[in-house]
Amino acid sequence: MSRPIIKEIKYRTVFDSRGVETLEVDVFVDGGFGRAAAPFGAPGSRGEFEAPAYSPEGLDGSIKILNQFIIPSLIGMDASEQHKIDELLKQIDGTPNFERIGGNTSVVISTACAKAAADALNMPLFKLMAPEGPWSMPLPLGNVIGGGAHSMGPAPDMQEHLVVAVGAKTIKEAIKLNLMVHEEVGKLLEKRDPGFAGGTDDENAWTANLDDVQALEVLGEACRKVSQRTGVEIRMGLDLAADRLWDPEKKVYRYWREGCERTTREQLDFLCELIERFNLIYVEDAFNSNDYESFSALNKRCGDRCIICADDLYASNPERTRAGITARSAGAMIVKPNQVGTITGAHITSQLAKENGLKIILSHRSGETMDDSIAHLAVAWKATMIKTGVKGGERLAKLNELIRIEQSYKEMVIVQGI
Ligand SMILES: O=C(O)[C@@H](CO)OP(=O)(O)O
Ligand SMILES: [Mg+2]
Repeated sequence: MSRPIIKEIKYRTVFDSRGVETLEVDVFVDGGFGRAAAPFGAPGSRGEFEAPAYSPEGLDGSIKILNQFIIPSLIGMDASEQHKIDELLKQIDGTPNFERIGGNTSVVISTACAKAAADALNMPLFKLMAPEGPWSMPLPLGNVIGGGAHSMGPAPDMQEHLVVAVGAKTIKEAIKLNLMVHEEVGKLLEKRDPGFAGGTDDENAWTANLDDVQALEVLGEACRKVSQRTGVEIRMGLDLAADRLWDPEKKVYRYWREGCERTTREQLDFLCELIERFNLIYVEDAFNSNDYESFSALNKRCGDRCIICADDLYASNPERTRAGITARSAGAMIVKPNQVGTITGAHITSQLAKENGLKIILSHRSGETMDDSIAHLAVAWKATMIKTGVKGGERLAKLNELIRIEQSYKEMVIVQGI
């Protein structure tokens, strides 16, 4: 088989699910083609330590660098040599965290090259990423009730109230159960609040005039109903995206909707109470992204029964992850390729995490495209879960791709569970 040599690279800007302009790249190789588009975190939710999305001059500045330096250097390279491509992107950038070209710019190139190579070699992307296997199917962690920076108006303070069908045996069943819970929550909200008009947030989670405890009560009722009907256990989780709640001057977490403030100590106690009361299986970004110590304290108190997860704290960055491993700050981490800028970068971080006993969770961004590559990365890197919403075309694009993988590789890719 001939090598997938890069012949041509085309790019354009398209619009993501939030209607924000984003970069899409097409890579043409001998005998193959790959297309990737960049997702985007919400202002106020994007991590302080992740790679900036674009150059300091914005998307236009990134496009200039793409034309002048990146595309000419990539023509003639072998698209299957991921390390070389990603190393070249790092060299062209020349900063520690893609501050010159932007993480979104580099990640679309990195991903489109990988997809083009897989296409030319006639194999699915997950197989190119991990040729020998074993592979595994992640359980989908789905956002059902939203708040924080992803929603408007009076909504819960925490960003995401999540579910995962821990008892599901197949990916299709797991996806279906999350959809059933989503539907059930809509019905419950309609009954409970005459003012509820079916509003949803950036990730198609419901938003409603609730505080976080009320949101968990509604979600818990929906999970119970669906579990009773199907006999499958479904558990709840949270992503607080606590940077947005944190007031660095006053050193408190501000809950606007609930109308209260919590000191770091109170935040810790509050979360431990929620974990007990609602039997939560998952809590992400419970504290601000400079506070390794409080993550560690929560992990020490509740890590045996609840997955304490770092997203903005580690920002998919190997150095920050290493520091967190030393401090035992989390039992799991979120991996978002555009936070670190390349597939190789995301892989290095994932391996580091797994070698040190951390679970990894491949994740979408709140602003998404139809790109389904994170589904393949989750399978290749044996992620415990994939966090990619419940509903909406751009969310289901990843989940439906997992259904296709499950169908084609039944014996080889199985749900491992949590
Ligand atoms: O905080 C998160 O985990 C993500 C995805 O849900 O949000 P954003 O992409 O807005 O940073
Ligand atoms: Mg998060």
